[in-house]
Amino acid sequence: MGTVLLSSLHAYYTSRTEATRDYKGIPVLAVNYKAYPTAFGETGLAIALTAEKLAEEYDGIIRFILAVPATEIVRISESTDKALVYAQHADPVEPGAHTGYLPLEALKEAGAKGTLLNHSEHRIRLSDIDTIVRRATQLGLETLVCADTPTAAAAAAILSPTMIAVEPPELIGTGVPVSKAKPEVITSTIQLVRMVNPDVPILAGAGITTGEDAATAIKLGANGVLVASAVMKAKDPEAKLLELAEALAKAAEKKSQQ
Ligand SMILES: O=C[C@H](O)COP(=O)(O)O
Repeated sequence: MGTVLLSSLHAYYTSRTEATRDYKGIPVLAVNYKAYPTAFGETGLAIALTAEKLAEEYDGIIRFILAVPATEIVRISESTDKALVYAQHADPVEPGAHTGYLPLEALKEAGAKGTLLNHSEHRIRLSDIDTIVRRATQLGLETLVCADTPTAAAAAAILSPTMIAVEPPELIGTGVPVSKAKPEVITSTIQLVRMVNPDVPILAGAGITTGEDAATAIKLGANGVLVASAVMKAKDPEAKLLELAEALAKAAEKKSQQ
């Protein structure tokens, strides 16, 4: 790719992402609540309070993101600050006659700081991702776009979201970690995404269960992890969050010394 094209792409990314937070160098621990029974009401809030406590302890070391059900955004965002509350999905519509849809403005008003998009369990069209990412950036909301393959991740990265997550669908919820079972998915994603977007943080997800799984993702070059069942189905979610946070922090520190 020519230098001129690369520098114009870089300027384009900078203009599209300037409204969002700087994630450079700080590993991300993103927890997708999905619609697990623990995601709602008091149990969902208790997990968020634990994450908030850890986010304060690990301020500047780990960034915590909680992608919570739309029904929980108000409750959880009122009780958190350092742990950022995301929606799990947004629709490409403005407030108006759209029954059952989730406009970005409504998510922002409810207290969300960003939204997950295109999760394997809630896929949307590339053109809709483009619209939502652009509008979210204008509204000062972050976007974490999921992709099922390295090439899909690169396609999404061109749209300049705040972050990308790659997750092979066949490993989601299995407890078999992508970082060990399919490390090439992470390394190829990094390679392809970096060809089109030099800065976007890349998370790895699917089956990440232990601190070691998360640390391996960082070793492979990921900027963080996207987890769900390991936390939401844990007997002790606090212990699990702590295990993941400690491992990510150690792995990132080791990496920075190399
Ligand atoms: O959004 C999270 C992913 O789908 C990973 O789910 P999992 O950690 O249960 O495998």
